[in-house]
Amino acid sequence: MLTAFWLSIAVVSAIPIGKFQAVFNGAEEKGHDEGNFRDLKVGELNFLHTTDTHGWLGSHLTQANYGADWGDFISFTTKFKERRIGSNDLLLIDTGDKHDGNGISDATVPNGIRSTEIFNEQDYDLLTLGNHELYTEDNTILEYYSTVVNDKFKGKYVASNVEFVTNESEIVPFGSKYRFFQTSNLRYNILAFSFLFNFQRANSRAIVTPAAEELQKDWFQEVVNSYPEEKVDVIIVFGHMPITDPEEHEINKVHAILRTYYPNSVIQYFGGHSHIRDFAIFDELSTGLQSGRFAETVGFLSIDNVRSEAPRFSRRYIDFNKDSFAHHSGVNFKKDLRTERGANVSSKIGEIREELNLTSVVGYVPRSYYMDSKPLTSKKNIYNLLTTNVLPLLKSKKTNSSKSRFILINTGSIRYDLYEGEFTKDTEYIVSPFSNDWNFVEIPLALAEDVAAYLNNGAILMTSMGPPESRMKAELPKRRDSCPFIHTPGFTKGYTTLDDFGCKGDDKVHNSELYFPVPNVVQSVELQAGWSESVHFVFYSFIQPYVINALNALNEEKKVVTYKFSDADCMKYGGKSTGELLKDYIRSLDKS
Ligand SMILES: Nc1ccn([C@@H]2O[C@H](COP(=O)(O)O)[C@@H](O)[C@H]2O)c(=O)n1
Ligand SMILES: [Zn+2]
Ligand SMILES: [Zn+2]
Repeated sequence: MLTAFWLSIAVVSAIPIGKFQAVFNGAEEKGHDEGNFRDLKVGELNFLHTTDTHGWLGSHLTQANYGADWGDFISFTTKFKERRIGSNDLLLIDTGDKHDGNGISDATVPNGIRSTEIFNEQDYDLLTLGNHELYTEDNTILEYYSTVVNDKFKGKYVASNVEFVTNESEIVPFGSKYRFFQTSNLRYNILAFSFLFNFQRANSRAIVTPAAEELQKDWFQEVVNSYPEEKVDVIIVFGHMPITDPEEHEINKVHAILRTYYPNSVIQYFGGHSHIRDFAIFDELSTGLQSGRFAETVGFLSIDNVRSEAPRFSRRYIDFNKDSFAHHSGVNFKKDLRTERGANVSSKIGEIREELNLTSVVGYVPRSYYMDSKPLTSKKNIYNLLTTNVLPLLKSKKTNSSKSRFILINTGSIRYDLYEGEFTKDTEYIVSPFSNDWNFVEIPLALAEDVAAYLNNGAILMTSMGPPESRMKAELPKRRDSCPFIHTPGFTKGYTTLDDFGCKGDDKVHNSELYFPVPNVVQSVELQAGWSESVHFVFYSFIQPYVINALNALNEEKKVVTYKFSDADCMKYGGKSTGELLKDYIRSLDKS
């Protein structure tokens, strides 16, 4: 029954730019630019959106472009509402992923205990979870008890396709299944849903149902019956799901289903997970916004003519800094941005940094290392640094064999560039936050030497191994090449985003960055003189399923061994995490 229904749904894929030009013509071009700012076009219904903050609540201390903290963000939203929104409406939305990426979240036990307090100071109208709230039981339990059932967010925490398993093993929704409400000024009737992408690595305290399957359930039919098209002005679908999804098309499947019940409603999407700035046109009445990562961006979206047949959409990606915040909120001076509540949150962040010792200096990074703005072969590429100088420092806690060794990591385990300057306790979490265990398998060299190439083969879908942006593999180089490459003396480097409205979405014109594709995995190889036929193949436990698959696939082709590889062949290797090894390496530079 389900399958038959499924086959009948036409999957709407990403709309080519220009398809709806008649409707959207000029949507981004109007509006006055001041300096190299591009202004926001405030409309009747306005949104500010964050996503994938990953603990970055204390600003980017080494990057002025993203130099505002969570307190400044709170001041901004307050002032923006007061000075720019007037009798229109503003909704504040977050789409999850709040752990793994910064000391403020990751240096505490349990992870996120202090960052959650700070994050929840923002007055979100709609919020939800990402996959990083579901990797560990601790994260899931914290999210549920600190945020989902928090009175402050009553009804506002929405998770349409995720369930929580209580201490008593009861299965309950991870928040509201949906939210129906009226905006405070223009009284728009809003029906909101939230979907997490089909994440199947959740711990035992959570269950994720694929969005399209969830929409076949009775509760959704009941919602449709209670809130038919005539009773709804705008449907909001916000969730931890990319708005451009060239591989799975999950959001397009959701859109196709919703359109069968709501053919004439405005449907506005807010997405996340792939860490990019993005804006997509779904049809004449529907667009999607995605607001980057790591508190580098506040996404802005407005809809005018909301109740007409030709609503007008406008979007901007606001750099997360006080200049941008002051400019767009319309205060005269940067100092006028501060509110008492925002300032209190900023000082609380300062106290947490102190308590967690995040600014204590471990060493000095002599020059910057980049994930994708330098090629892999460059000495300025971080993966090159890791495979050449850092991973070889790994010492096993379980074996002291002198066998040849391969150490393979997924590139997605590295989360940020490493900047020249002080290497602090925070830097370790920023670059490599995961405490993934090292495992190993003893295998013939003839298999080991082909695993990386197999895992990096473009024909194989390995979407969860590379950095989040690289999930857009085919799209990204096109996107970055399609907008003019800006190189103006005096401008700082930053985003030049191409989206379905064009190249002018960023609130500030920046000098463009180069982009070089990143493979799924990289490795260091140590072949001993007089090497024997069998080697130690070391990898993160997180990627064990992919390594086993690769070994079996390669062996099928090469017929090197007569058995199938399984988890039972993998053993604990032990040793320090990549972040700790990097710290040791940087420390050793001071001594040399
Ligand atoms: N233990 C882990 C967990 C995750 N990763 C990497 O992070 C990616 C997911 O990050 P998002 O912010 O996009 O949700 C995942 O695909 C892995 O690349 C990891 O390396 N180790
Ligand atoms: Zn994320
Ligand atoms: Zn995610």
